[in-house]
Amino acid sequence: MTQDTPTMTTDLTPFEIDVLEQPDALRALAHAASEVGLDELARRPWERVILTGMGSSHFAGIPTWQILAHAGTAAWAIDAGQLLDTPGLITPRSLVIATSQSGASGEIVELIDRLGDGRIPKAHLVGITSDPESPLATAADLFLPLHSGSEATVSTKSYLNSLAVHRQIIGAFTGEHRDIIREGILEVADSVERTLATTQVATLAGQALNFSHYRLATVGKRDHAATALFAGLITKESSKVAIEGHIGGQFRHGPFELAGPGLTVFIYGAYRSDTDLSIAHLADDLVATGSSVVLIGDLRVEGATTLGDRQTSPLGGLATGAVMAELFAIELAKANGVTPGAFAFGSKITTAL
Ligand SMILES: N[C@@H]1[C@@H](O)[C@H](O)[C@@H](COP(=O)(O)O)O[C@@H]1O
Repeated sequence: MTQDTPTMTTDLTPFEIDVLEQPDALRALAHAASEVGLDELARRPWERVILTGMGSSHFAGIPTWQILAHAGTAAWAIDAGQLLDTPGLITPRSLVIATSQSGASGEIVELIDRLGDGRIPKAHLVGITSDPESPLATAADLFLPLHSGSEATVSTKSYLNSLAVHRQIIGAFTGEHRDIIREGILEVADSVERTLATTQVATLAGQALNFSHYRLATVGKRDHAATALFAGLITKESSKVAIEGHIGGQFRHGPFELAGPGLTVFIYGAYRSDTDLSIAHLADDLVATGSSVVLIGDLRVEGATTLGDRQTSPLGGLATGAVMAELFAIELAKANGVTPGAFAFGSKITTAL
């Protein structure tokens, strides 16, 4: 850890400590031995590639799906619950890439059981998980370890490391050199550390809840859809504040009716370099209603708040955006009078179907 990292004190909750450990978790992954077999797997002519998981682990696969689909691969991103409901999607020549921090979420275990006993055709299974003893790691034809270490509650280190493992998968499919990917992950670790050291969002979080009828939403397009959905999920879990995540245009199809004073919209992946102006137009239109708009990136829109920097790499934008979401979640929890990241009803591993 460098001098920039805030000092850990006993006042921090386990969730906050996990948030601060993310740069080192990324470095541990970058320095770990490369998984033999991934490059060879990526070269095989799969009939279908299916990315699955639950919650934030599933969202981490969204950018991979977009890149594979863009490259002409028949690829799906479908959560494991829906995959169990549509087993016909899996064919014997499919590659199923399942991401699960615990490797033991109920839907993942059920999927493994059905693949194992023939209720679902025996496809090739890649398991991305932090626990080498988990059902997913032991059932997978190829186990890709997260190297994210223990995690107390809500996903933090495991989400960022899942994004980084997916970056390695993308690199295998696109034929990039592993050293370049490793360097990229190390650079992202540094930029996550800078983000943690320099970002202050307590005032913004307090303002967002300072209405008798507050509403919160997140929006992200393309790969930043992953961040918008991640932010929506972990904010609910960590702060008990109702917030919904939306993918791009989804926000205009109904949720816009919540616009006006008291609505705060966090827009992830808001970059000046983006030739698609839909995010800028959405921010403009929301500001005009009296809503509060927080842009995560370097895009500036009159009347909105911009937090962040230009995107140095796709993984960098995803990782720093996710860290911003975690910092908002912590401050929203404090403003809401709850312990950041403490589960009220759920638990770290959801096993019930
Ligand atoms: N509350 C957790 C979520 O935070 C997590 O994203 C999801 C997936 O967990 P895993 O990655 O272990 O499969 O499970 C639970 O529902």
